[in-house]
Amino acid sequence: MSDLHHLLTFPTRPITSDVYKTQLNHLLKSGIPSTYTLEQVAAFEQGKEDEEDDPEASNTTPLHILARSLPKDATTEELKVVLNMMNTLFEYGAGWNFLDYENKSIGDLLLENGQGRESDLYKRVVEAGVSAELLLRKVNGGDIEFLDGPMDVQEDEGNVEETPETKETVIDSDLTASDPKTYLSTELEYTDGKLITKENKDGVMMDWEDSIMKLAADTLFFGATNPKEATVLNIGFGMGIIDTYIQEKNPAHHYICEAHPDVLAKMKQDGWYEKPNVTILEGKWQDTLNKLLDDGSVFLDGIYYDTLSEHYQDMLDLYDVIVGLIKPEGVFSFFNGLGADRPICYDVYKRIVELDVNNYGMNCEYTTIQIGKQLPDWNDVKRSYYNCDYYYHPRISFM
Ligand SMILES: C[S@@+](CC[C@H](N)C(=O)[O-])C[C@H]1O[C@@H](n2cnc3c(N)ncnc32)[C@H](O)[C@@H]1O
Repeated sequence: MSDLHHLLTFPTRPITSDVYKTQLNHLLKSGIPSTYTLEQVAAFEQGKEDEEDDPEASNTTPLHILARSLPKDATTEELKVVLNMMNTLFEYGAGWNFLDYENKSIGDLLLENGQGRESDLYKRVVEAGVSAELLLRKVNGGDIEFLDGPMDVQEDEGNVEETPETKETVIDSDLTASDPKTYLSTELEYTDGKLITKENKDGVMMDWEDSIMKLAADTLFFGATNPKEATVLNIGFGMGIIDTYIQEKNPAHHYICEAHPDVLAKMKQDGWYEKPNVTILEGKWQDTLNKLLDDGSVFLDGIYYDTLSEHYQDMLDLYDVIVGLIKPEGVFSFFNGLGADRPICYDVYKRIVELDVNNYGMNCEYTTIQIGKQLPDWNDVKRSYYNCDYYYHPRISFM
């Protein structure tokens, strides 16, 4: 076991600055970058750091060891020391979202060890994640670089980047939902309480989201003095859950933007084209909303966004359109599955959305709702797209 590994397992109590921070600094200054995985640290100490990476090695980092070994009964004073140790590791460039040999992130381990989402240690990892994501965007000249899957290892840079998708996060490259073009030409199937791709059984929409859609429909009318005089837009029809809730409010005008031919056919079959207050915008929002914007006559009280196989970069593009379409008192909301594969990523993206909409003079307020009991067992779909038992519902409006 390396000296660093030993130190991070908290062999002596109480944890004091003298014992830990000083020694940690000393060890790191002697030349072991904390971005090294533990296997690499061990190799370094044995003078083998130039040898080829072991393909079997996990990405267990010193921060994982620290989070995994954290005593559940740590006192406030001890936690302050641990926070300092984390600061030191981050200063030396530690990554926030590596997955260890048990497929766990630092955030997962902290939560397991009693450090809740409001704890200083967990919040420190969130802060590191937000900084890393924003820095990465800067480095990429403003573009967000997405890899093929969440937590994929970017081996040449020794870093890991999360790929938040707006809905189904792609982990298997063969998921139909991973690519908008493929998705839009894939046959869909409405089954009991689900909309899935026919061949691959990728989940497009599921009725466990019903209560989220009800809440979202209410949110869209938040700024309107009279719902019956309001004009709202929903992007992505899916199973029409939110649109059904919107119709219950009988708004003056209800736009629905939908791109998939099978979904449009279902909308026709179910009479959505005949509803007097509904206008269907057929096609991708990237095409149809710009026309609406150019038209210059539509101003919206509420906009909801819930598509599939799009990335956070698409949401950034959408913000540009939204500010042109929404009334000053209007509200924007979206299905918030950004990074919902894992609590730590979900929290990082919660914050990133806040920062991004601030740039447009908008504010994002979240309501946290518990959804654990609603979550399905995911047996009939290829992969779960939501793994947190709570949901951050966003309400975005001008400040
Ligand atoms: C998850 S479903 C929406 C579910 C909906 N919120 C509900 O309550 O049932 C996503 C929908 O967005 C549609 N979609 C995907 N990409 C789109 C795009 N670029 N523009 C418009 N619609 C899109 C999909 O075809 C699908 O019907």
